[in-house]
Amino acid sequence: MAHAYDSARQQFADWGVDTEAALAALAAIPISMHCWQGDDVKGFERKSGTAGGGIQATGNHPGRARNVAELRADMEFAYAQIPGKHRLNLHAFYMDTDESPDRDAIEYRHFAPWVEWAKSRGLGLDFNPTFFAHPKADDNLTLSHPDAGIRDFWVEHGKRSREIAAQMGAALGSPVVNNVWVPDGSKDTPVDRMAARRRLEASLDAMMATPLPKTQMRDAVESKLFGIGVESCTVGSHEFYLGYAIRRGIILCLDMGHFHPTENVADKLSSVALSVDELLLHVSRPVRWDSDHVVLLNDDLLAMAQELVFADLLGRTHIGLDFFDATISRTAAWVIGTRNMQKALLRALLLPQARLKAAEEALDYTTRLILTEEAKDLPFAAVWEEFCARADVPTGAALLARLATYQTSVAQRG
Ligand SMILES: C[C@H](O)[C@H](O)[C@@H](O)C(=O)CO
Ligand SMILES: [Mn+2]
Repeated sequence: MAHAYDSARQQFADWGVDTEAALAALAAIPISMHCWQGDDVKGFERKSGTAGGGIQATGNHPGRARNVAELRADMEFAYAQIPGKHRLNLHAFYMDTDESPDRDAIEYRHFAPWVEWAKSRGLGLDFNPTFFAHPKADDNLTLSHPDAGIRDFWVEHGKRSREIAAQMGAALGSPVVNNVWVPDGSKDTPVDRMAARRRLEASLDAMMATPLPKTQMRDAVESKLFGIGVESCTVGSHEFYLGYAIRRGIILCLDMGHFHPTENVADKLSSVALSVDELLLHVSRPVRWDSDHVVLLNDDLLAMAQELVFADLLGRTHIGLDFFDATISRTAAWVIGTRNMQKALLRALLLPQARLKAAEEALDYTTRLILTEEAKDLPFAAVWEEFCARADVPTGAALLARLATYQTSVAQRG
C-alpha cells in the first residue's frame, strides 16, 4: 500500500499538488457528527413522541440507540472508524439526567455528563435548542407563535440553550456552535407572513439579547424551504435568516436539504460568505425533498467541498452533518456519511487549484476543461487509503467486516 501512495504522491506532484499538504489540511478539519442519527431523532426526554415539525426518520432497522449509554457506545464505535479528531453535535432533548426538566427549565448540569464524555474522548461539542417534539410545538409554531406565552416559553428554552452552550465551550476550551432551527410554518397559504416574521425576529432578538463570549459559543440560524405539514410557508426562510444573520453578525447555517431540489447549494457559499463572517453547513442529501438521506460521494458533495477549499472558506465554515436513515445500520450511516465528507474534502484539496484558477483567469476554458476532466483520473483512493492507514482506521473489506460485526452486536436491542 505504501507503494501505491508513493506512486500517487508522485503523480499528484507532477500536477503541482503536494499530497502531504493535503493530508495535513484534511487532518485539521473537524466534522460535527450529529447525535440524532443514532436514535432516529427521538431524544431521551421520555416525554416526546415523534419528532414532528416536518422531520421524520423512516425505517425500522434493528439497533436503534434507546438511551444515552447506547448512543455513546455507538458513537464511540463510529468515531473509531473515522480518521481524525471530530465533534459531536448534540440536541437539547438528548439531556443526560434522571430529572425531567421541561425545555424552559434545562440547565448545564443536565448535560454535564456529555461534556465529561466529550472531554475524555478529545471531542468538541456543538449544540442545538430543540424546538420540536413537544406539545408547545404542536401547532408547528414556536418562536413565531401568535400566543405570547408560547413564544416566551421557547425564548426561555433558547436562552438556556445559549448559556449551556457557552458553559460547554468554556469547559472544553473550544467554542460551541449553538444552532437555531424552528419548524414554524403554515400548511396552507397564510395571509400575514409579515406578522409571523416580525414575531420570529423579535423572539430571536430576545433570545440572543445577552452577548456571550465568542470564545465559548457562537450563534447560528438555519433556514428551510418547507416541511411536511408546513408546505405553504416557512417563517424562517433563507431570505429571512440571510438578512438576520447579516444584521446581527451571527453564523448562517445552510442545510443542503433546505432548498429547491435543483438549487446548487455549493454555489451559495461564495455569495453569502461576502456578507457573513462564518458559515455552518448541514451536510445532507435531499431525495426529491428534505429526506435527509446519508450523504454520498456524489457531485453535490464534491462541489460543496471544492467551494470550501477553492474559496478559502474552511477557516470560517463549521461542517456539520444532518441525515438520519433508519433503514440501514445507524452506526454505518454515521461512518459512511462522515467519511464521504472527508473524501470529498480530500479530493478538493488534491485538485490542481492554482492551475485551474490561472486557466480561468486567462479565459482559457479549454485548458480548464482538460484539467478538470483529466484530474478525475488521478489516484485519489491511494491518498485516502494512506490517510486511513496513518490514523489506523480500516477501509474496504476490513471496514465492511467491522461495521457488520458491530451491527450484529446491537441488533438484539428491543
Ligand atoms: C434535528 C435537526 O435540528 C434538524 O434536522 C434541522 O437541522 C433540520 O434540518 C430540519 O429540517
Ligand atoms: Mn439541518
